[in-house]
Amino acid sequence: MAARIIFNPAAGNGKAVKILESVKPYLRDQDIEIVTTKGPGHATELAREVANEKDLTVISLGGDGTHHEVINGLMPMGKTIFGVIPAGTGNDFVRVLHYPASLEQMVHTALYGPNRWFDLGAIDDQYFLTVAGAGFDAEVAGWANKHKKQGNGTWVFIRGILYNALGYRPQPMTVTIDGHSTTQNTFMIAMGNTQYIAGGMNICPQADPHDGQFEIMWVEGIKPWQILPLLTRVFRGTHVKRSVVKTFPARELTVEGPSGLWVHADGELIGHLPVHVKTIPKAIRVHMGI
Ligand SMILES: Nc1ncnc2c1ncn2[C@@H]1O[C@H](COP(=O)(O)OP(=O)(O)OP(=O)(O)O)[C@@H](O)[C@H]1O
Repeated sequence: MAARIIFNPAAGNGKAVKILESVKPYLRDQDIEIVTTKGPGHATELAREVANEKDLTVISLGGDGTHHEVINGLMPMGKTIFGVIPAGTGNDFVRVLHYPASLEQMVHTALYGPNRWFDLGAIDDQYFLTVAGAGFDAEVAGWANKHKKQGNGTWVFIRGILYNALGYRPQPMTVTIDGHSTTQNTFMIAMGNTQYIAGGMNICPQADPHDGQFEIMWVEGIKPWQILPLLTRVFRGTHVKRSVVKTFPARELTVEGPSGLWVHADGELIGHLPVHVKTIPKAIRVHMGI
């Protein structure tokens, strides 16, 4: 077998089903197996079944939540090569892969493009590809996951931001790096392995999945009326120039705060504060465009 495609029929609010049908003609006469997830968590099992097959390509056909589940089945072996066919709501991981726009060429690149080692983030035994965070972004991630059936793309996240902005109260958080702790009232904190979140928001503009560290983006406890002006800058990544935003690199950190606060990774709610977060340099090979 040259590749296993792990297909989530629920991704993208039904879009994934149509994308698979469009992709099938490009897979003819190739030694490629397509397996379908049956529910949350199944993509991890389907990935784990083949995680020891050296140089096998494993494609996640779904959204960032599916990619998250697949890499959690492939790690920590690092033997397979990962690729994606984006079919989700946010599709933030694929933005850093430089895939061609045409579906046929994208599929070819996902299967046979040059591969490059990517860092991953890890929170306890959970790995993530893109961004993890706590505070307002985790609130919006939870809201968006419940409301994705009501819309696709960035719009569902913008609605989530608007809906949650008025009622959200900043919380004290403490970040500890190399034994040094800093506490501030916090709107949100994001730990970026890659740049994008919520369907194209450039939340961690300096994040680079090949440099062995995160870009941390920490926003102090802003007022509700300050949220929208900041949000309008996030698409271009210029929010980091505002005085309420701190950014800095880190390989490993602990984030503490009120224990009821959710933490998300790749847009999936994975637990509550406190968390210990670290980079796993060169964790997985990924097929990329040029
Ligand atoms: N067969 C299935 N039926 C229902 N849900 C499933 C099935 N297989 C996987 N899932 C769940 O579907 C959820 C949504 O998938 P995914 O996150 O890939 O798509 P999305 O939310 O539309 O996109 P994105 O994460 O890019 O915004 C995941 O949490 C996953 O656990």
